[in-house]
Amino acid sequence: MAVIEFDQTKSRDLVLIGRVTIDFNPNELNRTLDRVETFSMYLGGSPGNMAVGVNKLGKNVGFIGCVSNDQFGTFILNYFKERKIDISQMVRAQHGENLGLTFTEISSPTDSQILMYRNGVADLQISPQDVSEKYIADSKILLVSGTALAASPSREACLLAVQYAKKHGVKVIFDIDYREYTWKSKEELAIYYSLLGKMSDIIIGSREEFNLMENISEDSKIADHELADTYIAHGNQIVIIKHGKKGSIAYSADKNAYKIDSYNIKLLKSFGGGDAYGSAFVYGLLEGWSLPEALKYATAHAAMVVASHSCSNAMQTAEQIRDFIEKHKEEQVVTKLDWSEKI
Ligand SMILES: Nc1ncnc2c1ncn2[C@@H]1O[C@H](COP(=O)(O)OP(=O)(O)OP(=O)(O)O)[C@@H](O)[C@H]1O
Ligand SMILES: O=C(O)C[C@@H](O)[C@H](O)C(=O)CO
Repeated sequence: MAVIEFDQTKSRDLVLIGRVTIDFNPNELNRTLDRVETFSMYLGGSPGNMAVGVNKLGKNVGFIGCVSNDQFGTFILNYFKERKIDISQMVRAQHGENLGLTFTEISSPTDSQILMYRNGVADLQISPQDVSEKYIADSKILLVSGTALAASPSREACLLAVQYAKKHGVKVIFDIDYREYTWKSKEELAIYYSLLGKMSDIIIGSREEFNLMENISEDSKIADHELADTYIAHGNQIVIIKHGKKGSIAYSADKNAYKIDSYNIKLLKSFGGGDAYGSAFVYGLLEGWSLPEALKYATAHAAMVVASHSCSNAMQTAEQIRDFIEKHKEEQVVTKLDWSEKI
């Protein structure tokens, strides 16, 4: 049974608002960044990666965002254009703001880190004037990246996009997507995260991100299912709480809870899994699948991308994910939990 019903009269499957940036991933592995000699350049930024992921899965995707008015911005626009991701709602920064750059470090077979250059970034310049009511109204899903709430005018652009979505029956996914470099204070962040979390239909985030949203400490006794209860009471239909290697839990408003484990693969880098997970999950929802089926695709896609060198270029087709699941069919990755069970 489909978990979420979409308005099938809407022509676009997904519109995302947030950052598209560039990742420079090291070609020399298992060493710290100071010892790397060469990097490969890829499109990056969590919502940018997800746009690529959902497009690769055959869905109709548009992006609302701001890129630099230079060759890096051109790289992004061309990358999207070549894949038919709609760039009609993308603008160029007017005052010399830079594209966000991320240098990544793959320091060992189990550890990787990201180093972000985000001073004066173009993506936070997207403004309410750049958000078209008609464009949002024509989409089945609006996905908002939490990092886009970090500063004005991007913050107001997101809030306006969500208002339009709610007015026109567009489902809102809030990907908390915390990136520490961008925020001024934890108090400010909690205000905007919780505001969005009360307006969305689906929330996806790590337990650390939920703690930030609730402004509670890491050793808080509040259990995952209590967080899910809170956000379901505010109208969310699905709440997904990720626990890194321990897996994740998905709670639905009809009081079902599922534990999602990871597939066994040889990890290459630890970032990008969340974007692949999100892309395949959105695909499953759009296909009208049950929650466990969508979650199985999500975790398989995540495994495939964390085993690859890039995030965006490594996004997979539905057939490739199906083959992966078939090859790993002895691994049971989605199990039903009691509502208050812990992982
Ligand atoms: N070592 C691993 N092996 C297999 N799958 C993994 C591994 N690490 C992560 N994943 C998959 O990637 C998913 C997302 O990872 P994680 O919880 O790190 O998300 P995230 O922090 O949002 O990632 P991102 O770096 O994309 O923002 C996990 O739920 C899991 O399915
Ligand atoms: O999300 C970012 O801005 C950095 C990414 O580009 C990087 O690929 C990553 O962390 C994926 O989520």
